[in-house]
Amino acid sequence: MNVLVTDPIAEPGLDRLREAGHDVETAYDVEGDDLRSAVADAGALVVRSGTEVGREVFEAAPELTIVGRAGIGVDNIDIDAATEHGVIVANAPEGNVRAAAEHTVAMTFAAARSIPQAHGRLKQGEWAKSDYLGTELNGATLGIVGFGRVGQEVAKKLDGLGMNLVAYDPYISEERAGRLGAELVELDECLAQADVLTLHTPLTPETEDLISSDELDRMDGGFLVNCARGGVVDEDALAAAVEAGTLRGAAIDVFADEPLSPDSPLLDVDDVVVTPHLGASTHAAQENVATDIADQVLSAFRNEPVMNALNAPSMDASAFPRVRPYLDIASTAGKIATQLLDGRVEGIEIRYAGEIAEEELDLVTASALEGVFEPLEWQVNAVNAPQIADERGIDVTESKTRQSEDFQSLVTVTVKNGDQEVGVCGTLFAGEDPRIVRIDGFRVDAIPAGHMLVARNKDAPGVIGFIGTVLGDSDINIAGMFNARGTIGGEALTVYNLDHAVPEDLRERLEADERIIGTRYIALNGTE
Ligand SMILES: NC(=O)c1ccc[n+]([C@@H]2O[C@H](COP(=O)([O-])OP(=O)(O)OC[C@H]3O[C@@H](n4cnc5c(N)ncnc54)[C@H](O)[C@@H]3O)[C@@H](O)[C@H]2O)c1
Ligand SMILES: O=C(O)[C@H](O)COP(=O)(O)O
Repeated sequence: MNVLVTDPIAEPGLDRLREAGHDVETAYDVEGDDLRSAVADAGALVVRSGTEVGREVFEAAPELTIVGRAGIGVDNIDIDAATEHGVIVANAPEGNVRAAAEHTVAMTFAAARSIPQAHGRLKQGEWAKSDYLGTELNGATLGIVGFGRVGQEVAKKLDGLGMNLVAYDPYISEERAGRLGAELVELDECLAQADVLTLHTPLTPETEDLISSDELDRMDGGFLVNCARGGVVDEDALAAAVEAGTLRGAAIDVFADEPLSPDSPLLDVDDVVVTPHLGASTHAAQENVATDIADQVLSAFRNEPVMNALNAPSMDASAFPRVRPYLDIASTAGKIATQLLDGRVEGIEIRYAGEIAEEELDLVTASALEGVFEPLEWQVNAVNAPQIADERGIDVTESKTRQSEDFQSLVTVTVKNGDQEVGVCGTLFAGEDPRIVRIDGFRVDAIPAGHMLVARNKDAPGVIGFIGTVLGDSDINIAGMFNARGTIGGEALTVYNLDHAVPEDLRERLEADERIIGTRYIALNGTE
């Protein structure tokens, strides 16, 4: 597969991809048409924050399976567009947390002790000792906005330096904050108490301009540190607040537009310390995120769960071997069910029974949906299948029960509309042989692979012989067959595993016989 890398990634990550046999192309600073043409044959795109991955990129990338973000923030990636195009977006949320927290601590000191300003003047030969009287962090209050991985790591480090901690994060519990010695407060309270306010939220519509002039006014002469995302702070308001002395200073690593324009008002204010988005720039962090994302790209290429996928179901790697065979079973059951339903699919029910019900099954459900939608020729995969169901108003329900009549584990996919309902059940025999064991209420035993013909017929002498003769006349060999019937002389259902595809005219010939109620040809995995 081709992997396109458009921001600098540490070599060990690239090596891991190459060693797995993939072609890695690096093309830094590409955008617009250049990016679209570079990505045209890429199976994976690996980026940091420097590449804008918008909808037009997905439209230009028919082979793309995954966009891997070697780092945390994914605000540069249009995740909705990725999902619509069936592309996984994954990040590496752990590997640079310590680096980001350390940089935050460094920036806090830089602002509180005016280190860059004093350094600059001394380098120019000026001994400006009496101009700098710093703020001691010991005993001061740190306000943390966004108490996730980085926020918590910063809390640990600055708690160790004797700061009092308050935190604002509407999505975490008081107990979690308390365990790290922080008091969870509302934003207003956090602003009022903070001698140093440090930001650690993602950039989302909710956090954009979260800190603007009103909020800065409430800070009462403290410092603001932003090593999260630029758009969280209104930069004009920040520059004005520091200029006016409402804030004593600020230390900023991230900007609404990067690279920062030389015209930014932040550069004109002496008490604003800036670094060019260096939070994650340590050797250790870069190696961590590069190898983490390479592993996830490899998982995506192998069709395995992608650990930090943001728009696709994932699962614990240790559980995957137990669940893996059911992905195919669910997809096949879905494919068969949808082709036996007359009219449009309005509802889908996926039922898990027996041991399988104890597993994490989002991935299997997505696979069942993919199977249902595939014959309808929608551009579908397990990434976008749940969204497609939602957009088309198809009601999806999932249920689990530990009870399973005759099988260790059973997956049933039922598709329905106002007129009809068709359920198909699959299982694993001896833990490894997939089987379809029920179709539309008939007990069967069919191998779910290759060319299948499902015939509904009257239970009458000679029907099976007739179907065999018609297939034989067209040189279509029957590899396996299972006939199931309800009552004697009632309706029967026969499943054939065949060596070749069944042409339309052959089905017409079969259906012309009054004993045949209907036939469906279904091509499953392994057909040529
Ligand atoms: N400067 C750098 O190089 C650098 C390095 C690493 C991370 N980052 C950035 O730091 C930020 C935090 O990363 P993380 O790994 O801690 O993320 P995280 O997801 O672990 O934590 C983010 C926290 O923000 C909280 N949050 C969300 N919306 C909020 C709101 N409206 N108000 C308050 N809190 C809110 C969430 O509940 C969560 O606890 C991200 O923006 C990331 O991109 C920057
Ligand atoms: O979100 C992140 O991981 C950091 O902001 C680092 O971004 P970078 O990889 O572009 O340095």
